[in-house]
Amino acid sequence: MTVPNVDLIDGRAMPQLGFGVFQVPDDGAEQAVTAALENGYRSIDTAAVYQNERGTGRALRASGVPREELFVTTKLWNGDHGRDKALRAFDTSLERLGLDYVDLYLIHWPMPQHGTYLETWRALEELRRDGRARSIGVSNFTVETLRHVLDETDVVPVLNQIELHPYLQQAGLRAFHADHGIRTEAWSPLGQGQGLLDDPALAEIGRAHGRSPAQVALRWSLQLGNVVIPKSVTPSRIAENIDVFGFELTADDMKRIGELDKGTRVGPDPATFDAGA
Ligand SMILES: NC(=O)C1=CN([C@@H]2O[C@H](COP(=O)(O)OP(=O)(O)OC[C@H]3O[C@@H](n4cnc5c(N)ncnc54)[C@H](OP(=O)(O)O)[C@@H]3O)[C@@H](O)[C@H]2O)C=CC1
Ligand SMILES: O=C(O)C(=O)[C@@H](O)[C@H](O)C(=O)CO
Repeated sequence: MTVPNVDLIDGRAMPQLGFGVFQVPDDGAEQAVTAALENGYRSIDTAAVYQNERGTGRALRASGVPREELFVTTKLWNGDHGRDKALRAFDTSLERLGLDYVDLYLIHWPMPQHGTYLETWRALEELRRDGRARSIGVSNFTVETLRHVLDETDVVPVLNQIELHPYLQQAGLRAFHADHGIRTEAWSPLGQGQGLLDDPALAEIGRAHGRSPAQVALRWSLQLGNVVIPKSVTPSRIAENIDVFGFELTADDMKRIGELDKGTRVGPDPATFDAGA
């Protein structure tokens, strides 16, 4: 299975579908990432706070996949805002991963209450200049916090990784990203496997295409142009979730899924989230 790349505003590119490892213990991450790589995933999304950068790194290094074919993302946690802490946190992540560089480094949450994310962003600009973070981006930024970065700093984030699935479609933020050349990356694209995958509309559309509700949810997001990073530790689902490039949802399917938006989150609200600072 080969995943197409999408272009990024900094001239680089990344796979449109990757593999997430939130809530996977370190040893489990080694197994899951190994299975993902065997199934054709090349983009892996971890974070310092997931406490599985070591296991992820072990799997990447043991896989035999050439480094230049991999796309590795990790993220700066909330207690590491500010220039010096950010640079140290990055070094620690790189050491845990056992890599010389990451393909993408993200600020995990803006935590606007603390007023430090611009300073942190400028530290990421330094990491990009010295080549150890090939691309830099953000996660859980709102229009307001993104606008601040665009107005006050030099480098446009290549993407904003946000909660996005059929029950939380984020039309306003997606439009803002599109206006500024920022990619939208969808976290919890399966709604964390909770109620969303029991939705009768996703099941019915899936039946028409011979696909599962999870495949329909991923396909919908891909057809909107998003990057998606589904997580699974189940081998059959790891294979199922990457098998989403051989069918196309119709305009009617897309419209029907568009009507499922409830604005409901499975994760925290970025405007108020303050954990770990
Ligand atoms: N930047 C941020 O703040 C955040 C980033 N993320 C990133 O996004 C990734 C994905 O989001 P995540 O929250 O993990 O949730 P997902 O939406 O990817 O859902 C994962 C859940 O769905 C189940 N599942 C996976 N595939 C299928 C399938 N085909 N059929 C039925 N159930 C399935 C999994 O079970 P099982 O594993 O048991 O198979 C798991 O319980 C994370 O792993 C992380 O990398 C996530 C949250 C926040
Ligand atoms: O998974 C992530 O990347 C997150 O930041 C969140 O899950 C967050 O840590 C959270 O949900 C805490 O309750």
